[in-house]
Amino acid sequence: MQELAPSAHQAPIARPLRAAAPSSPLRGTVTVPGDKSISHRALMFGALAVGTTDITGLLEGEDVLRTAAAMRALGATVDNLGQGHWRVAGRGIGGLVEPADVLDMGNSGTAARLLCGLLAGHPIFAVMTGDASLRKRPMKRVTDPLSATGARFTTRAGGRLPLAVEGAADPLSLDYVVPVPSAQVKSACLLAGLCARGVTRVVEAEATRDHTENMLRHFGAVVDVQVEGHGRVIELLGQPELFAAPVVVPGDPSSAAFPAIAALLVPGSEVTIQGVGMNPLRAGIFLTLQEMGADITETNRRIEGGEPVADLVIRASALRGVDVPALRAPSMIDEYPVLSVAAAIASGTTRMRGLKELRVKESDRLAATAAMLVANGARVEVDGDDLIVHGAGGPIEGGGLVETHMDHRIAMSALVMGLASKRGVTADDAAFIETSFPGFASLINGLAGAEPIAAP
Ligand SMILES: O=C(O)C1=C[C@@H](OP(=O)(O)O)[C@@H](O)[C@H](O)C1
Ligand SMILES: C=C(OP(=O)(O)O)C(=O)O
Repeated sequence: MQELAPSAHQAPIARPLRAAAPSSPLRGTVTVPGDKSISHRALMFGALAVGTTDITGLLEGEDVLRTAAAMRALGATVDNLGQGHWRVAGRGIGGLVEPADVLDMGNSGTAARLLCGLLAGHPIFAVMTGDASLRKRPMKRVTDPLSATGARFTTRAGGRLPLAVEGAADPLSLDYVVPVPSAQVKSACLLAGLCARGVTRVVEAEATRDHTENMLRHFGAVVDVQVEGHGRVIELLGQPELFAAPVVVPGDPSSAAFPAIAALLVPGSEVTIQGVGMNPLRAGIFLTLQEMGADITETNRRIEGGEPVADLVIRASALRGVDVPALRAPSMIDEYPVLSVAAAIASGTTRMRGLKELRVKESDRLAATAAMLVANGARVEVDGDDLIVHGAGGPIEGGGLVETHMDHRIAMSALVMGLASKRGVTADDAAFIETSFPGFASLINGLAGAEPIAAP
């Protein structure tokens, strides 16, 4: 497995990248790396199952490699058999062992929060940390509900990492109404529920990505999901036997959004992205782009590994501003930075509503996105939790230096914007792109048949 440096000791050397303009048209057929959410979960469920789980298409980005390392530290055998092909020999529910050292979750909120759920249900002591970005992010949203299992969490002030957990020997099941739309919080409660006796009930007012529920079923757990209004009531029967099951990871729709929007914005482009996950609780970005007038055709829709998948054909399009309702936010929560780039080049105004959760991502993405656009000549307002972008109706000026704040999605958004600007855009640090989309720059450069993205 790739050697991961401890986050706290990562060399503070920024790796700036610049996207030069104008880019030649993007043309060709590509695949994007595996879905990050599904990849984390596949490794965790593999570690909890009895038997050997084969995973294909796993995202080999730093975030997921942190989860792989944590599963090893907790006693699972995790082997990399080839590109994207991993094998996990699990320990069974309740079988994780006490880690000998601190668990370092790097830049990954998903890894840290889901792991809190796993640890809560095991009678072991563990300490968890992360990089400077993750150590700023709120953990109380999981430690509060998980404490009701009997697990004891101690965190740094403000509920931040590092944290220590003493898991419960006989965890109680939870009945919890998730107060924020968060698949991470929901999943942490369900993972703890695997170790508890009786039924764990989790209620969400707004439906969020359901990969945990789908994978629980895939591994043999009994899960009941009822639709209630815009939300869901999920009930999991505790202490099931999870049986190893092969996982085929689809292409990540959140990653696909970057080459897709680049193709829409660079004149003359036509790109096919094969095998993109189209789970309806993830696909809000494509619906929104189509509402903006994007020429995106879905072909070859199929089910792969229990998830809907399609090939997307994307042609450069003149986009117009739209109103994106708050209710759609959970289905495209990670795509707002790059959607705002499309909005800045569209004609008319785009209002993106209800983006409070963007403030607690790898960076404050509401502030970082607005600053990215302003630095490159776009007109933007933040009104409460809404982001309003007044489109230029053509390429924006560019020429700016974007502060990426250890946030991969800000870095990739800045580079996409550069391709479609008049003067190009520089991202101050592109190193964090490795967390979710290894090979991003070479994929875009391959489509361009040139090197618009390069070190400045
Ligand atoms: O469960 C997951 O895999 C994720 C849930 C979302 O976070 P929240 O649960 O904080 O909304 C999302 O932003 C993140 O990239 C991945
Ligand atoms: C928010 C993200 O991830 P995480 O919460 O896992 O750090 C993301 O990938 O955009």
